Amino acid sequence: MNLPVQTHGLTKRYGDLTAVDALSLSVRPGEVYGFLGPNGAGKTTTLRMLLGLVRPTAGTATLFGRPVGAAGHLARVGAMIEGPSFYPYLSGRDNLRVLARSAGVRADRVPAVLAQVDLADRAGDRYTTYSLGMKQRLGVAAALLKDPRLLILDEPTNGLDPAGMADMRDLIRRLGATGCTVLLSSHLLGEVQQICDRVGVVARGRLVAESSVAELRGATGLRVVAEPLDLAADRIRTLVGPDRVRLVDGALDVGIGPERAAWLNAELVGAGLAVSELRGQERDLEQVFFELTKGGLAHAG
Ligand SMILES: Nc1ncnc2c1ncn2[C@@H]1O[C@H](COP(=O)(O)OP(=O)(O)OP(=O)(O)O)[C@@H](O)[C@H]1O
Repeated sequence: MNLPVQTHGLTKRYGDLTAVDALSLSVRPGEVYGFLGPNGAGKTTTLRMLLGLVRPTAGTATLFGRPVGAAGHLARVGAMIEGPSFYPYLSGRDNLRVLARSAGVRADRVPAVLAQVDLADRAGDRYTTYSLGMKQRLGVAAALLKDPRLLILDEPTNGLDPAGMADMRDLIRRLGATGCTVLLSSHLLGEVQQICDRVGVVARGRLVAESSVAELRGATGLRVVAEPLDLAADRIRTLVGPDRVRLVDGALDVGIGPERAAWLNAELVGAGLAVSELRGQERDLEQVFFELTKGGLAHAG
């Protein structure tokens, strides 16, 4: 199958600095893929290599099976990288008309993409009067002119206020729901967590994880609160082994899978203990990313 994006050993060196280090990632059809990493991790360089704007030092990249640089490799690929540039004194609509003409796109795409990004009402206003969020959405509109099957967005929520971020998230979700594959980069864990199907985590140019958000988080055990707690701890140690029980903040962390929750509950109740809480524990995603990237991820606003 020709995946929307596939890279093998993609590498970019600038002198002694390896900005992107043997990156192998794959983006599947129809998914919203979050490319997540701290500032300077190599996200923009990677996206620029996918678009043929930066030449890789080593490795390969294909979009829908076409090697970067081959004829038609950007057919039906839309991109917004490092802030869109528009004519400040033209309206949003006229800016898009100029771009449509130079890209050989039919003029009737302009009202269609303006509606898609919720800018139809303000389309006649000059670009300079737009809020940052509107400017970013106009950038997405420009990327949509080609009616892309793959949309590549570099930090689409960067610099936006919370309302602007929410609008951008809605827009990306809507685009994802239409079947368009979206690859977006972000240094904001919260953003990626809310809108992406899968994430690739990059740190110092290397892909350190690639999976669904749920898989990354994983389930690590059960949290149990019961009265009396010390008797519950003794009972559980006997049942599952002493190494698997830890007392944390007035609760017991038990290192067994959530599928054994009902069994454990029955055992504790059968032993005359009052169980007030028993639930599966998920790892804290912040912690997961901190460990993967050794710090440096920012919080969502
Ligand atoms: N043209 C260049 N020449 C030299 N070094 C570069 C060049 N472009 C990028 N770099 C370096 O490569 C590394 C990765 O940069 P890149 O912009 O890809 O990271 P990023 O993850 O997109 O971060 P940010 O979110 O800050 O843009 C950085 O150390 C950067 O300084």
